[in-house]
This record gives sequence, structure tokens and C-alpha cells, in this order.
Amino acid sequence: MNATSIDTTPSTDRPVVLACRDIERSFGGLKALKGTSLDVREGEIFGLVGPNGSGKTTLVNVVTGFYPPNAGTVTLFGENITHVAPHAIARRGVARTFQNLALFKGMSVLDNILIGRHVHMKPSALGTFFYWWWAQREELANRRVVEEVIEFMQLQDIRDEPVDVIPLGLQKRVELARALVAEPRFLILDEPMAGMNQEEKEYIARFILDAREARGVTILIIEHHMDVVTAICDRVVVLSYGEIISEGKPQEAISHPRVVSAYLGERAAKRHQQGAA
Ligand SMILES: Nc1ncnc2c1ncn2[C@@H]1O[C@H](COP(=O)(O)OP(=O)(O)OP(=O)(O)O)[C@@H](O)[C@H]1O
Repeated sequence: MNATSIDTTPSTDRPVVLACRDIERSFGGLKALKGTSLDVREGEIFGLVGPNGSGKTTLVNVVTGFYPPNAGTVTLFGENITHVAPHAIARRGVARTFQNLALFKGMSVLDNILIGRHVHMKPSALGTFFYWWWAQREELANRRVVEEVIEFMQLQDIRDEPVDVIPLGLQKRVELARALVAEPRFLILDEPMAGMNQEEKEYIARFILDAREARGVTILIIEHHMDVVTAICDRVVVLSYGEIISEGKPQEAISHPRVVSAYLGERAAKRHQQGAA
């Protein structure tokens, strides 16, 4: 994998990859998103944080076309994709991992990763039959990308293992590899470090940083581990009850009093502030 030179342009000067404007989404009477707006810029690792149930996954589901919003617009690479279907959004260069592992049990690590290439495969089986030589070339190209990612993610030793017998930390790595073989321009990671120990978290953080540097991919990450958020994110938005309560550089954004009280509750936050004074 060829490392590209590191872009030192401040992220605020870079083109906007994802723009969400005034997104609203309800489930029955529950307003999960109450007019959320944010911009993710090219080459950023952008953190989306907030307490449980604050609307993070709902926003990602709106962005990736799984949930249509009740109001607002989503613009990706300058194109309005608000009501575009998930597979068509994937074809525009978006890949995601899921909060709960979405691997195919019983299948090998290799086969799980190969599935991530589906966005680049020709849809017509008939066409593939007539143009078998073209299909062979395509298969070779797909294999090349998959092998490169397996090496990049250091999964060579377990490539033939059934995915359900390997430890959780490695399963998460396989899911990230599956997203990377789609060669995304925009990658969305929903809690990639859930359930990991410190060493596994540091390992995955390294892969995420390397994916950004080596592949130039822009990354939106939902993460509860604040040490990880401050270590790898360029900017952060904090959601609470479907509203943005803080945003900016990670350390400043997450230590805002509104964020502390959203996580700890009002009384505990006051004690926290008194303790810090
Ligand atoms: N499909 C759905 N049907 C009904 N309610 C939903 C649905 N999806 C999300 N919600 C509700 O919307 C709110 C926001 O949920 P969401 O999953 O987006 O939060 P989150 O910030 O991702 O939480 P977590 O950190 O626990 O994953 C919650 O109250 C949740 O119960």
C-alpha cells in the first residue's frame, strides 16, 4: 500500500464531504433528531459522541439512506442524497461498520471480507456469463484489493478461520477490513471499539489513523471511549436527546459543562465542577 503525502491544510479549509442540514427524525412520538446540522470535511476523523439514545446511530442511518429523515437535507460530495437508497449511497463511495457486529457466521474471514467488494461487482449474471473473460479480470482485481487489505489489517494468519471462532477484537478488525475493501471515500464506523480491552483499542485506533493517512479516506466515528475520541478525532460533535450540545476540538467539546451534565446528570456535574475548582 502506497502512503500518500500528508495533507497539512487546516481541516476548516478543506472541501465538505458530508453536510447535514436541519435533520429531523421521529419514531412515533419520540424525536430522535431535532434539527441536527453538521459538516464533515475531507480527510477528517470526525467524532460523533453522546450518551446512549442521543441519536448518533439514527443520524448515521439517515446519512446512509436506511432511514428517510422527516425534514432536512443530506449532501454528500456536493450532491443532495437525502432520499437516495442505501445501495446507491454505497456506490457513491460510502462504507460503514455496525454497532453490533454484522459478520456472516460460519463463513471464513476471507469470505466475509470479499463480501465488501460487492459494490464493485457487475450486477448482471447474464452479462458476466457472456463476458467471462471480463469477469475473470474483475475477479482478479477484486482479489488484489482484498489481499492488500488483509495484509494492511494484518489478518493473514486467520484468513481461513471461521469468523465466529476468533476473538471479538479480531472480528471488529475483520469488519473494518470488509468496509475498506469497498475502497470508500467516506467511512462510517459505529462503535468500532465496543467491548475491547485497552490493547485492542490502541490497535484499532492505529488502523483507523493508518487508513486515513494511506487511503485518504474521510472518517465519521461514533465512539463512547473518550480517550480514543481525544486521541484520534480532529473535531467532535456531542449529541444529547437529538440536539447538538457541544462541538469543536475533542478535548474542549467533551469537557463542556453541558456535556458533563448530559453524561453524569445535573447534580453530579455540579459536584464534578466544585471538585475541579
Ligand atoms: N427503529 C427505531 N424505532 C423506534 N425507536 C428508535 C429506533 N431507532 C432508534 N430509536 C430511538 O431513538 C433514540 C435515539 O436512538 P439511537 O440509537 O440513534 O441513539 P444512539 O445515540 O445511537 O444510542 P447508543 O449509544 O445507545 O447506540 C432512542 O430513544 C432510541 O430508542
